[in-house]
Amino acid sequence: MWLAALTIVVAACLYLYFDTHKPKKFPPGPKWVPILGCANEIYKLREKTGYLYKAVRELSLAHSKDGTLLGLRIGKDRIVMVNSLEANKEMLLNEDFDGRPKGIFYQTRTWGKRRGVLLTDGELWKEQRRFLLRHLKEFGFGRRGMEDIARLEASHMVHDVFEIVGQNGGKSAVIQMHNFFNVYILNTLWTMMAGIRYKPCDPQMKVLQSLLFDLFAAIDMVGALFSHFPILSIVAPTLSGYKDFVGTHKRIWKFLREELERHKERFDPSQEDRDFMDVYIRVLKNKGEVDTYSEGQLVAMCMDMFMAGTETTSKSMSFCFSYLVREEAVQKKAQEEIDRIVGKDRRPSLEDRPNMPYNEAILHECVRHFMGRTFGVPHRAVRDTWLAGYFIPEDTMVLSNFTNFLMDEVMFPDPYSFRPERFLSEGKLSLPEDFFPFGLGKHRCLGDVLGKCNIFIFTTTMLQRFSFLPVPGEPLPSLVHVDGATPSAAPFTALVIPREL
Ligand code: HEM
Repeated sequence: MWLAALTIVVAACLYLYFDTHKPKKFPPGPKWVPILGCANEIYKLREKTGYLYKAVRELSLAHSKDGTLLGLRIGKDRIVMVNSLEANKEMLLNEDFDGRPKGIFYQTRTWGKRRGVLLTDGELWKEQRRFLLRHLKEFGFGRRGMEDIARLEASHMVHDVFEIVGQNGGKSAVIQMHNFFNVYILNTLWTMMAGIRYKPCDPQMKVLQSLLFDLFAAIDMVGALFSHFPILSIVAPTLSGYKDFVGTHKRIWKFLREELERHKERFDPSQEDRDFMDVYIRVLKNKGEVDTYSEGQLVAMCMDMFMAGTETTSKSMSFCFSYLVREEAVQKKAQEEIDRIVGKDRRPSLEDRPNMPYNEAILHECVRHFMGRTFGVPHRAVRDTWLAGYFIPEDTMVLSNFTNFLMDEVMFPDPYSFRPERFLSEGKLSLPEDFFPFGLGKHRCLGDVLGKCNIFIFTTTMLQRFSFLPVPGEPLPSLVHVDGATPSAAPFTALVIPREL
């Protein structure tokens, strides 16, 4: 009896002792305490600074001599923050880092199995990414049809703004801008995926928006409390966020499943496919659920496209407009170029892009402001490997710290100001070689063409028709952004005035 107790105590002590040991040559970082790792330190710094990226910066300054990498452990998860530009290029282009994290968090979001395209790896990811890209093209993705969809949405947006202005006496209106673009961006994607567009006031759109809001509120780029400490999902499901996480995912699952059922009911094999869901249903009808193809996978892909494609674009745009309201001179230059190249009798199109370097530069500056305040999608080392001279054990989560290079003072002087000119040289667009806000390598963003198309069309169409000014008597839009899984511009309003054309 005594011997058994002693053995348990010794085993526990040994476990706790080894639990604080870092692998040899692991990137520098704070000390690990048993079970927690350095969770407490990160949590406190995040509370103090208000932002995850600031907490990472403070820890990097304190622990990492050259600042290249920062090695952390939160609960069971080893996490490496990749700070420098060179190390990021090395990491993103090395197949040893082509994994996505595994574990309860990544399985629960797709109903117990790893599915989808955003947070998967291996054969499933390769095959489904290829399939998605190939077939979305049939519905315009990366082609002319994509532009038509974006232009249609932009004209709905203009119409809706005129309506608000009309209700307000016809001269101007004060409009909440920070989430104004969400609906229209969502529509461009959902049109291709499921052939559906919603009006902003549509109850289904409201459901979808609130679902996406909850989805993002429940996570951040390094996971959630229950993913680092899985035991909490059983002993403290509410406190650890597990219950809400499951609840939100059940609701989105239901929403997408219902749409899938409607598609299946009206599916006619003799008719041409109308959207991506139809294509996928055809494959399932012809072959059944084989290999990586299943209804669950289709639903997971739809969810991933929402997560990866909507917030990124609409939040980039809200950063853009928060700056445009502050910087009237930038807005005027953009409008001058639009008036000169597009005029007033037609709407901007993608063909105008090469002739509109200033507006094109605005698009890149707005993506820089968005990605420059966040981390990339997490990667995972698929085997023991090395990065920037440090040892990275298999299954370590590895995260690109985009803030470090997109907000770097040397690459982008005065980085927090909005200066499209930084992307221009002798009046032409000139992007730095090392500017990759959409990532690099095999996991590079698959929606960058759509993202850029939407931002260009939406921004130029809005600026062609309206000016966005500070609301008299109210403070300018704040430059202090809101932290989260993806960063948001702080809520702001603009005085929107139709332009005399
Ligand atoms: C301003 C807009 C956008 C930005 C800044 C952006 C940025 C990124 C970044 C940095 C990654 C991670 C790359 C990596 O893991 O190494 C990514 C991945 C991804 N993005 Fe985007 N994105 C945008 C728009 C979109 C859109 C519109 C879609 C969908 C149509 C989309 C779909 C995806 C998907 C599916 C992935 C995962 C790719 C993979 O793992 O193979 N993104 N994006």
